[in-house]
Amino acid sequence: MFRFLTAGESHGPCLTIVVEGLPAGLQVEKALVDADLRRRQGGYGRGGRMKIEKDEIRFLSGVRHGKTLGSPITMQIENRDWVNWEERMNAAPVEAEMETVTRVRPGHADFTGAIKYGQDDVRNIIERSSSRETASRVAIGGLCRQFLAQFGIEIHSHVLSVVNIGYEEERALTPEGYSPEMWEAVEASPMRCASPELTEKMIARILEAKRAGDTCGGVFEVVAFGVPIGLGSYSQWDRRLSTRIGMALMSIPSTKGVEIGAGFGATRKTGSQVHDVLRRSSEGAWSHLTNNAGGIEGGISNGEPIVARVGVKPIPSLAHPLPSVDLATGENIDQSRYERSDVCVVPAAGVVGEAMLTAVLTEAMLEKYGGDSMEEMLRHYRA
Ligand SMILES: Cc1cc2nc3c(=O)[nH]c(=O)nc-3n(C[C@H](O)[C@H](O)[C@H](O)COP(=O)(O)O)c2cc1C
Ligand SMILES: C=C(O[C@@H]1CC(C(=O)O)=C[C@@H](OP(=O)(O)O)[C@H]1O)C(=O)O
Repeated sequence: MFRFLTAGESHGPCLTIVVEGLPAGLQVEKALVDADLRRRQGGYGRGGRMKIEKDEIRFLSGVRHGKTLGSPITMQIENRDWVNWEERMNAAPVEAEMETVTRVRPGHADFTGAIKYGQDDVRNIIERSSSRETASRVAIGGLCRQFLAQFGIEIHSHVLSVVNIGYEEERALTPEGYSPEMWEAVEASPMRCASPELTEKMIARILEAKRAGDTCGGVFEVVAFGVPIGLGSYSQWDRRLSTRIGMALMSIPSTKGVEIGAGFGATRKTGSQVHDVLRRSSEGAWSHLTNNAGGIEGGISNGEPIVARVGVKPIPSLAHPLPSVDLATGENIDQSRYERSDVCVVPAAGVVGEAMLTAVLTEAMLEKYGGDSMEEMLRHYRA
């Protein structure tokens, strides 16, 4: 069984990640995981914290001489900001009086978390609800990406829109809609958007929001190529690949919607315009003329690229804060608290989306082909 857990507060000493179930003998490079962590830290619109952090993993268990052992893998990511929070975030009681946070930010977990956990100091909520945690997910994704590469599976993401700036034409979901050059352009764009014109416009829109003390959301797309036919199942609701991808992507903080393939767009068309015609080549290879299903039919991968789009709401911490309530006094107030913040994280959320998709596909591949060592699993896969 493949599973993982993450732990750590945003301003605690470190993030800790435990991954279990990857087969023994998988070659894993720390540098490749670190490269993904760097990609998550980037993107135009990120705030001051990203200038402090230089995320990299340290393996604490489960890997020896560059290969997995089949035992639980533990990774650690240092929080460089910890030195500035050592007293405020100490596990031991401290003498000094600490500032308490009581003016909750609309849209964050401040209000719901404080009520649920019965906390007077919202700091106790902010620390774990912070998307600092998504660095851990990307570290997991960095391992899973190396596992999936053994089976020729590749995962990418790109930004489709920020607020009202985005592609006007519907993009083709078939493999022809994507190319190595397109992904190179995405990686070179500070918005992780293949179009230089849109990149420029998105940056201008974020700058405009920032100047107004406001924030931006948007939509990213995540795509997996090379996924074999037959992952997932319709046999139970929770075995559907679409269910599992939907849950994984919805778990990214700020996500408000997930579409698979043509998604809601398909509802505005009729069946003859939507369903993907199946073809078989003389060599016996299966293909579909279109990919409106986003690579999944009946909860099972159909061999086409898996395509999902994710809607990310605007960041809740506003430099010009919205009205709110002070939990200490119960008074309605004109402005909630402002906490140092990102202005737009759609590109970073895309990298987190890649990680979540790699985790789901890793679990589904292990389920179908199984194996305690890579050698055994590759044997099953080739057979
Ligand atoms: C990579 C990333 C960075 C984020 N940075 C911030 C931030 O700096 N300030 C903020 O208020 N929210 C930030 N968020 C969003 C909050 O974490 C998120 O809105 C919060 O967890 C509540 O979202 P939910 O209602 O979707 O769970 C970020 C989200 C992501 C994915
Ligand atoms: C630390 C990260 O994102 C953080 C996510 C976040 C939030 O509220 O979600 C708030 C900010 O934290 P801080 O107040 O320390 O600057 C972001 O920087 C990260 O992505 O690594």
